[in-house]
Amino acid sequence: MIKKVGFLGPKATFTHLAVQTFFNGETESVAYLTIPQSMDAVANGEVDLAVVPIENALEGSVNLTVDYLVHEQQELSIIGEIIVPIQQHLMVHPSRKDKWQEVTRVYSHSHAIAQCHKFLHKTFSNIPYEYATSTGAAAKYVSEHQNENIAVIANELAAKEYGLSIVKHHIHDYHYNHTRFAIVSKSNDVKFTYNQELPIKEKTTLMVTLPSDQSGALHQVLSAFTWRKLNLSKIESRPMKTGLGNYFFIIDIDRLYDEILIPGAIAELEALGCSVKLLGSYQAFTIS
Ligand SMILES: O=C(O)C(=O)Cc1ccccc1
Repeated sequence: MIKKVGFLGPKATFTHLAVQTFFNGETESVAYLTIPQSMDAVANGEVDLAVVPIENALEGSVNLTVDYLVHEQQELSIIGEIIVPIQQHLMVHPSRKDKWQEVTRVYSHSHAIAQCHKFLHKTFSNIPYEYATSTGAAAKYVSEHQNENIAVIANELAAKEYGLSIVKHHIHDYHYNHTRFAIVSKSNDVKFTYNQELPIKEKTTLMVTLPSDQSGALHQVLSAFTWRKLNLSKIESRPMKTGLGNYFFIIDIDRLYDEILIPGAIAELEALGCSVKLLGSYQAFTIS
């Protein structure tokens, strides 16, 4: 059966590129204006899955995605991950190709701008940067507003799709610029088909809230994983949004949920007074 996959649109965003590269012909992709809208579409059954950016190698977590998953769409789980290389290019409307240094604004997604800060600082020190809902949305806007003197940061597909001219290639500040995209769904056993032969890792993601004001609580949490030899590939704190100083932790373990070790660690954390939620146990695929 054809699966419907929601993504941060419009056409030719990095998320769209991830969807197109990863899934095979048995999926139909549906564009949404924002990341939360694509997740809501999964929750209300418009689409079977959504692909959402969750972390970038240069800029860190996509907080909007993590927070929406944790605070607003609690019935969704992570059922897969796609790791995609990101190449940022500077582009303008073709009519401004020869005078691109004279642009008066740079427009893109906040993460794309952050990935190119050094370049922007050197090349355009005195013009404002403006955030769009996605790199694709910024490219589309510029293609439709020839009279505005704006440069866009986006990918090659966006330049083609919206007829823009790339005036500087590879403007991201560091060569290794990958983004992790999470595949989210309402049920853990939604099956999807994908292009084969991608390197695979296995992961489990937990959300852990510590008991308040207990000294050494984080140390005890970590030891529940350590003595079981559960390797953590990430631990990050995010605000609970209930007051300054209140945090939860997102913890990635580099193995699938099993019958013994991870349930044992969770039971130990709960005995310490933590609350624990399984956000997903899934395979992570790397695209080169
Ligand atoms: O705006 C896009 O194209 C997205 O898909 C979000 C994003 C932005 C920058 C890097 C990776 C993903």
